[in-house]
Amino acid sequence: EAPTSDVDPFSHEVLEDPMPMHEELREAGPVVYLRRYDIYAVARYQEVHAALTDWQEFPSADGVGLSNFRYEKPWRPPSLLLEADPPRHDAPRRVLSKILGPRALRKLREDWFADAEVLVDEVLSNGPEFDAVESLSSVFPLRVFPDAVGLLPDGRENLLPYGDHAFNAFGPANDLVAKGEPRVAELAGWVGSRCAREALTDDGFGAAIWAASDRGEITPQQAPLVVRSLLTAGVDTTVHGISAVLYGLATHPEEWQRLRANPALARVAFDEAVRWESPVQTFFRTANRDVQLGGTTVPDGKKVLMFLAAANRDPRRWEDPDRFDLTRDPSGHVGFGMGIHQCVGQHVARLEAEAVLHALARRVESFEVAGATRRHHNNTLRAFDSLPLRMHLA
Ligand code: HEM
Ligand SMILES: CC(C)Cc1ccc(C(=O)O)cc1
Repeated sequence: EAPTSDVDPFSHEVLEDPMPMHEELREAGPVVYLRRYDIYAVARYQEVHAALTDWQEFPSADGVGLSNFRYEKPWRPPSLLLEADPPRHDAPRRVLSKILGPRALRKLREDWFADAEVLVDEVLSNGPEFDAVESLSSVFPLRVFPDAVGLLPDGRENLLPYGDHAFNAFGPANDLVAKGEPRVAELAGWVGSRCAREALTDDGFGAAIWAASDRGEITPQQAPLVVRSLLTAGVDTTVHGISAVLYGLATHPEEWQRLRANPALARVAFDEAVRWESPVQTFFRTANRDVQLGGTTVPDGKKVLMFLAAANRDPRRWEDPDRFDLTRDPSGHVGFGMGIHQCVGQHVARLEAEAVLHALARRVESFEVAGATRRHHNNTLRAFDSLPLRMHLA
């Protein structure tokens, strides 16, 4: 029988510092029954990888949160990618893969690198000390991504709170979800209205999705929901991903020197940060029959909670896992997921981080944390509310 734990992965104590719980779950066994939620947890790399890649036994259509769509009404119409399995998942995925693929982003690279230079110059002109969340990681994505999608200028301040609630909603109906409830209708209404063809410019990711529906690759009914996927998944994740890589570099000055000497390391630095911090900490699958996992039978209909962050620091898979190390090869990390649902926006995220790091590498000789950091609690995301940094200019 699987070992049992009474831990609450979504408590404020755990969200403040999840590492001790990760260690406890990894050591308890390959699969641990969490009594509080009647779910099965996997925290070792091997079992997380297995659950992620075995979409037939562990599908997504019953929801990738605690809520089981077999029995509960989703808070919003299910995503055609995230909350769909093959064959329904296939066409929307194919459409987004092309639009967000590395080749498609080549024309954005020059613009985003220039935008990052402008922002970094602005920030550094205000002095060597600033809050990286307020001045950089929550600013750059919102400067470049809504324009890349083709959003009109008004209302963009709704994107972060909408995403924050969507990521809280993958967890239990706790105080974090309750905090977002009052604005859900307004935020979801605004996001929904931005997915309409007439609300999008004719040259962004949104227009490309609608053009795919003109070609019959997806239907016109599906097009707005595919746009919604970008608005839900594409903002908060990159904000917290950029915070994560700045935190890793600020606390490992020798790695910053390595990056300055070879700016091409910016991409490795971002993937190592996604492994080390795991901005997306957890989400679920649902067993669609009595399924064997790590020597345990997960009964049909039960939720499996995958601890990506714990897998990304599993000593069974990584040497010196707690060290942020740019000489390591971080490929194979599960911070972007794995398998057929692996993050389709990962190249967008990498390009945003690369642009910011390149702009900093040219101007900043060294930097460090300049005061108390403050975590932002979310049922799914690992994030900062405040990350004060002190820069020493080149
Ligand atoms: C640091 C930034 C990011 C992280 C850590 C991240 C993480 C993830 C993870 C773990 C998954 C897998 C979900 C699953 O298996 O159920 C995923 C899927 C997805 N991501 Fe990302 N993501 C990031 C940025 C983005 C961006 C910028 C976009 C859009 C431009 C995006 C769009 C998506 C979409 C649409 C899916 C669903 C793919 C599918 O189900 O086929 N993500 N992401
Ligand atoms: C880590 C994932 C749960 C992030 C995510 C959120 C939302 C969507 C969507 O399609 O709405 C896709 C991916």
